[in-house]
Amino acid sequence: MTKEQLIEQIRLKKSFLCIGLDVDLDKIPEHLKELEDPIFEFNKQIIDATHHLTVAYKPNIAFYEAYGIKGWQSLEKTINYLNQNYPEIFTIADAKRGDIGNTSTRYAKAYFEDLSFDSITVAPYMGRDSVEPFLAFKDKFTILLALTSNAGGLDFQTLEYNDEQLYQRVLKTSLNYKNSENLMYVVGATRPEYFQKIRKIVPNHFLLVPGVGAQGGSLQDVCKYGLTDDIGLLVNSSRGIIYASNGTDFAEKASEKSLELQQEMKTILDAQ
Ligand SMILES: O=C(O)c1cc(=O)[nH]c(=O)n1[C@@H]1O[C@H](COP(=O)(O)O)[C@@H](O)[C@H]1O
Repeated sequence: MTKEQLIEQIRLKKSFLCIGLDVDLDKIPEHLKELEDPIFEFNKQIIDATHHLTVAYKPNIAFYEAYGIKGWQSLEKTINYLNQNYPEIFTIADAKRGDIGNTSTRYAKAYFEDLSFDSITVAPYMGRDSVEPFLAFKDKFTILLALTSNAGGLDFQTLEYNDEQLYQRVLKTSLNYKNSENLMYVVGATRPEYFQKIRKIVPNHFLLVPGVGAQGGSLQDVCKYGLTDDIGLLVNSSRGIIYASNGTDFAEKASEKSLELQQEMKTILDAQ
């Protein structure tokens, strides 16, 4: 998918919502557990009930890897279901990969070619040659961790060196990577006070913003400085949407939670 196609979807749906498919068998409704592939069934029903309100889905790979081969099959069925039925939706493999060059190339092939995701999250710690193999793929996006939402994000990411914090260095340095137009960045919704500084360095790149809902981040605060003329934001909520109910009405309740966020987004976009 191209950036222009993503922006078109956002304008059409008046939504920059990303729904996180972080599926935990201990949290899904009992009636699904008797089925052959409860994770896929759960995802399928969530997707069918919410696809008109969201522009992206983000399966977090850890939640699939945790169930071995079965989990991997559920992931494959989920991405195939999305690509076949809702090709306009932007898909994110939240895998937080990154390794020496030839290994990164294999990760990129796994997620961009074999599984056909539109994007993947990548850790920047190993530098240029660990990121550029992902950037080499046309119309695919590499979402680099910049300033994460978790408490430990501040252990390293805000360390200062030569009047610059590490996350700022990550943003600036990565802009010099080959095919840097294929970059997006992760910035936590729990860090609204940093968005103005971040936008000074990356005024146009998309930011993937997790941390609203269960982690307490505010959509209004994120949009104040994060929103650009081309929107530039994908705001993720996982648990806050997919576990709104663990009864037979789980998909309906997920849709209600998504609608609440979409309506808030619509108001923000209409006022732009
Ligand atoms: O890369 C991510 O998506 C990510 C980065 C970050 O800084 N914080 C963060 O929470 N995430 C992911 O975003 C999702 C947040 O889930 P909820 O807190 O349930 O909405 C999880 O899949 C996290 O792994």
